[in-house]
Amino acid sequence: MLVMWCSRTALGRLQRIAPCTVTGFHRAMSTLPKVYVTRKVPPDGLDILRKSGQVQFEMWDSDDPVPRVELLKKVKGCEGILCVLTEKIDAQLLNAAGPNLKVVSTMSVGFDHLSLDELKKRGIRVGYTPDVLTDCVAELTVALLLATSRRLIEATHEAKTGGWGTWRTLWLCGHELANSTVGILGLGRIGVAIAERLKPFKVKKFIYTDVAPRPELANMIEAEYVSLDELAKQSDFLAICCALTPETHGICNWNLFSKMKKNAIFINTSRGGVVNQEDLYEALSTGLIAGAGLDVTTPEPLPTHHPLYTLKNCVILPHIASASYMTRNSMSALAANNLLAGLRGEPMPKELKL
Ligand SMILES: O=C(O)[C@H](O)CO
Repeated sequence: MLVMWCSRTALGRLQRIAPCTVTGFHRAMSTLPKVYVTRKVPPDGLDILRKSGQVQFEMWDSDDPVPRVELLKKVKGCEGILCVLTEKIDAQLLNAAGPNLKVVSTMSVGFDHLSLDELKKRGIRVGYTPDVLTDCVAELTVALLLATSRRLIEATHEAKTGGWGTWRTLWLCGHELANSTVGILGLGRIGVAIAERLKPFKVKKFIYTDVAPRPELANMIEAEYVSLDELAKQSDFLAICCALTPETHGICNWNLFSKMKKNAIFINTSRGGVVNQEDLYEALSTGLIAGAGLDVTTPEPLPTHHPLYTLKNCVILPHIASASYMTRNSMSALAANNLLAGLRGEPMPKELKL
């Protein structure tokens, strides 16, 4: 049994869209844990919450983020929050929610929007959505790598705008994967999945760096552990796959770019915060490296006047690595199941160890 109240931004006011009329509703409802869902989540997750009969939930029924002021009001007294990566779950929000809050479930594999210390201090459990998006993110990373290295966006633009003259010997030449060295910064499930997809392109060697060697994963793709310096020096293609943490914040900076090869292609599908964008702009505009493909930036959305957009050798996507219908539905289902399990006091399918 549940009730859903949805907030519609366009109307600017709350609307009750699905009142439950089951007998005994009010009595039963009062005992169900209150949950706030911060965004219109894909149908699979929504169905799970609806059919569970375990929670009364209210959802911000919009594709745009709930305004912070509204969010702070809405979480008051909640036992659970299902959020996405645009919501900062910090001390202010946790204080606003109050002592009933038991579970935060984020529909994302990344958790840099969550203040883990604050959550831990309050004994709040955290669910997240690894694994279900690995294939989709790896696929997009490969697509972005090829689009960047083979200059596909530039090429279609030339074709459409009359730049396509006669066949020319070096026009729109790029860099190929065959016989290349591919570096991975932060080897996890996604890094392995990217390497597995790139291998058939006849990559010569995979190298990686991380806080420590990860032999069990590295063996799957025969990748060699190297220092960050060596990763920069040896990689023809460098894929950034690490989580954004205080240690990785701005790790891709001038120091790194200046050690990279002139033909190197830099690809980031992790978080914008790992990159110093001013340094990347310098590296790209001065030909220090050959190109960059970014699915993530700081901020998001990246303002349309940002200098990176002026560079032909920079391909920018609007954070779509996990954007397939199947994956987004799986993410929402996992987020819903994490939330419900956490509220029952059971192990979550995917719980972040704090
Ligand atoms: O953290 C995540 O889940 C991705 O960045 C979006 O799917």
